[in-house]
Amino acid sequence: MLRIGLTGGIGAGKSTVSRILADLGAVVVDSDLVAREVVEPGTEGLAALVAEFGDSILQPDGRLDRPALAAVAFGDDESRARLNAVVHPLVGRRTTELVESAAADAVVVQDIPLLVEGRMGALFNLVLVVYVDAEERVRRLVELRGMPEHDARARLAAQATDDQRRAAADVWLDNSGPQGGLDAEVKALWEQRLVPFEENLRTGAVVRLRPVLAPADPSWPDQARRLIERLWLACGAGALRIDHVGSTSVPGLEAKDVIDVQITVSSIAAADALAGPLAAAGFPLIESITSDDPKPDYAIGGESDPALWDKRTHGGADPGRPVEISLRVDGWPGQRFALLLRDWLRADAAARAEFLEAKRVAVRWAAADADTGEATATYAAALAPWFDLGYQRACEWAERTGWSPS
Ligand SMILES: CC(C)(COP(=O)(O)OP(=O)(O)OC[C@H]1O[C@@H](n2cnc3c(N)ncnc32)[C@H](O)[C@@H]1O)[C@@H](O)C(=O)NCCC(=O)NCCS
Ligand SMILES: Nc1ncnc2c1ncn2[C@@H]1O[C@H](COP(=O)(O)OP(=O)(O)OP(=O)(O)O)[C@@H](O)[C@H]1O
Repeated sequence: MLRIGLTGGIGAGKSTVSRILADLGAVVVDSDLVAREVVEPGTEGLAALVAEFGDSILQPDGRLDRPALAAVAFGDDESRARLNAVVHPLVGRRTTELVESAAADAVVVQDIPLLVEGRMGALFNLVLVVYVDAEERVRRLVELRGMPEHDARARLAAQATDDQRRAAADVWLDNSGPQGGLDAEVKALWEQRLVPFEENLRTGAVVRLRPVLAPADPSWPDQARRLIERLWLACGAGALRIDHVGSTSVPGLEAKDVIDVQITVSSIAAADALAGPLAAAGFPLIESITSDDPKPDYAIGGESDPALWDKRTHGGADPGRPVEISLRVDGWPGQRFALLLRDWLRADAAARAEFLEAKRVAVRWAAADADTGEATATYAAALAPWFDLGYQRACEWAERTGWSPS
């Protein structure tokens, strides 16, 4: 099951997007609908609301008077916090039931207005944010939905900012254009990313890219941050630290569009214990290097004891975000080198330029290979001499500057 979080400010077009996705075959769980269901007459939820806010939030027929409760809830932060404390746990419980009842191969889209406010992004394989400028949202709510302007503005003020939503977005859907303007984009997202992502997740397949350099993308660190939040959730106390490493962690450096992350663990056994949880989160094991196995030359680097280079490598199931996740043991040379190389390259412009040149040559070598796996091996082998030398130079730099992993 692939779990997608869909969010956006009030009136941005979440229902519009979730309708398109439902038509394409997604199972949609709408938090606003669930929030209504859990306060139907006769529910524990409605009784709890009355206990909290009194009878004045009921209509004469005993149903919830929504405008009356809205006036209280959007009037001040404290009342809204009390409302949320009653309703959100009930919404969470019912949502879990609905999600668990979906088929194993479903793409489940959870429409959650308060996903960012509730810091829920890492619970999902992917977060989609629908965006429309706040003033345009107010206009749509007032003109198309007949919502009083003061109510629309009060709700806007009770929600996250666009910048906070942008930081949480894996996919940003701009709904500023005309009605129907997102249909083609959402359909392409479904066909090219969500459907293959679900299949990869279910079958344990990973996404591989041929070695090609992409211009530096300033959003790489943000993408890495979201990936790392998901990895923390999967690893829990099994990880000691999780860091963005590799070329995409060095600002301004052209790189393969693959986010490298290092998970530091206490032992190789601890790395192996994480194989299951990582695979379930969409990051299956792709390679184990252990001291008993013959090692490819490029894994040995400048270190004399090959056992110290043991690692586990995991890939990612998301066709829209290739990743490489290395699990290494705390304090072993390979673990330290990943952090050291990043910090040295960040600090030394000449080393960065040399490294880029070595990568360009490696890409040219790899271009002759037809198969992606073969091309990746050629690329790594072509870069190995640079890494051997780089290891020594980075160690000298570490000694000179008193570097230690921050
Ligand atoms: C206050 C209530 C009774 C008002 O009902 P009303 O029918 O007018 O609005 P509805 O529930 O359809 O919500 C419409 C939109 O208001 C915004 N909104 C609703 N509740 C909240 C909240 N607690 N904080 C911020 N925005 C909210 C969301 O953008 C939502 O999509 C109702 O919104 C409610 O019970 N809210 C608490 C539950 C909740 O947080 N729901 C949001 C997702 S779980
Ligand atoms: N591209 C668009 N152009 C103009 N109006 C639109 C567009 N997309 C959606 N709308 C209209 O804007 C309003 C809000 O859209 P929608 O109901 O999809 O938003 P929402 O994010 O689900 O809202 P809520 O936060 O209340 O759940 C609706 O009246 C909808 O018909």
